Amino acid sequence: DSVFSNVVRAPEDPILGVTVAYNNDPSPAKLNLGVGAYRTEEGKPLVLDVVRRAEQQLVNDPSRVKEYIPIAGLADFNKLSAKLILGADSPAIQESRVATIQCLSGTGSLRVGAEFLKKHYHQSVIFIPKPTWGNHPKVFNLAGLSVEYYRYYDPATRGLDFQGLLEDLGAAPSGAIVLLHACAHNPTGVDPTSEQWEQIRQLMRSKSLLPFFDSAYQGFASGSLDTDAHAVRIFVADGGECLIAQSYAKNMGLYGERVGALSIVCKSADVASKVESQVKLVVRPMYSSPPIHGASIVATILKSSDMYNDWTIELKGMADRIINMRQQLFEALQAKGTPGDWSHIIKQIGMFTFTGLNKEQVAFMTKEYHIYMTSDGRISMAGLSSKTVPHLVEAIHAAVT
Ligand SMILES: Cc1ncc(COP(=O)(O)O)c(CN[C@@H](CCC(=O)O)C(=O)O)c1O
Repeated sequence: DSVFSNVVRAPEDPILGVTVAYNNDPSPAKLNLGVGAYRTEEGKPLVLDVVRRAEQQLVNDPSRVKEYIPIAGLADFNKLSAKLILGADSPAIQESRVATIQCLSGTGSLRVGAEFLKKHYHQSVIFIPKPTWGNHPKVFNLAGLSVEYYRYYDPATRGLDFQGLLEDLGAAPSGAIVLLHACAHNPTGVDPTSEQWEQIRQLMRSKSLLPFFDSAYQGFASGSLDTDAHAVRIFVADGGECLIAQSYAKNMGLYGERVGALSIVCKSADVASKVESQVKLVVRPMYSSPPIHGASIVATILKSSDMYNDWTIELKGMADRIINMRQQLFEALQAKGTPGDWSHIIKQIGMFTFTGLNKEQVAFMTKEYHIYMTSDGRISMAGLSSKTVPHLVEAIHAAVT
C-alpha cells in the first residue's frame, strides 16, 4: 500500500475554507463575506484600471524578457515599495538604512522576515495581538519563533483593550519581537489612535522591543496611503529599527500575483547591506527568486506620477465603498430595530467588521440564510453591496432575536 497511507485529511483553512463552502452552496441567495478580497457593488472581483494599463504597457514592450530577476527582487520595485510605506522624504531611505527584499506578497514577507529573525536575532519570542489574522501564529511557529499573545480586543466595548495591551507589552521580556498591524487590524477593524500609537512606541522603545509591522491594507483603511502609514512612520522617525511586511494584494488588487516586500530598517547603511545579504540566504533555498510580473506592474505604476495619482483615486474609491457599506449596514440594523448596539460597525476601520456574533449564531446564519463568514464573527465588508445588505440584516436579526 501507499507510503503515504498514514497521511490524514487536513481541515479546510478557517478563512479560505469559507470560500470552498460558499462555492459548494447552490443557493442563489448565498453571500460570501469570508475572504478579505474586494468586490464591486455588482459583487465582482476588481482589476484596477491602472493595473490593466500598466500590464498593457508591459505586454507591448518588445524589450521585455522572462529572465530570472535577482534573489532580492526587482530593484526599482524595492526602492518604490520602501518609499511608499516610509514616505518620499524618509531620512532612513536617504541614509540608505533600509534593506528591502521583494517577497511573495504579505505572507511571504512575514515568513522570510521570521526566518531571518530566527537565524540572526537574539530573541526568538514574538508577541502577536489577540485576536489576529489566523495565519500569523502558523507563519511564526513554522519559522521557529515561539508565539506569545498580547491583549488587543475588548469584547465588552468591541474596541481596543489598551490597558491590557500596555500591561502585556510592559511585561514582555526586553528585546522581544512584537507584531503590529500597521492599519486596519484583522479581524477586529480596531486600530489604536495616534496618541495611543505614540504611547505604544515609547513603551516599546523603552524595553527595546523589536517592532515587526504587517502592512496589508495601506490606503485601504482610510483611503489615504499616508494616513495608513502613520504608525510605521512614527517608529521609523525615532531612528530605531523595525521590520515591515508589505502586501499589494488588497490595495492594488494583485491578490493572485503574490506581490509584496519585506523592509528591515537598520541603524546604519553598513548594517542594512549586511542584513540584505543574509536575507538573500534565506530566500535562495526557499524559492530562489520572486516572480517578475506582479512586481513589474507595481513598479510601472509607482514610478509614473500620472499612474500613481490614478491609483490613489481608485484606491480611495474602494475604501469609500467599504465605508459606505458600513453606514448602510448600521442604518439598516437600526431601522430593523435589531437588538444590540451596532455602532462598532461604523467605528471599526478597513476591510472587516468584527460583529460580536458567536460561533453558534454564525453557524445559524450560514445554515438558514446562506451567509458565509468566518466563525469568529468577522465579515468582509467588501463582500456586501446595497442589494445584499437587507439579506444580511434579516440574517443578523434572526440570529440575535
Ligand atoms: C493582516 C494580514 N496580513 C497578511 C495577509 C496576507 O496577505 P497576502 O498578501 O495575500 O499574503 C492578510 C490577508 N488576509 C485576508 C486574505 C485571505 C487570507 O490570506 O487569509 C483575510 O484575512 O481574509 C492579512 O489580513
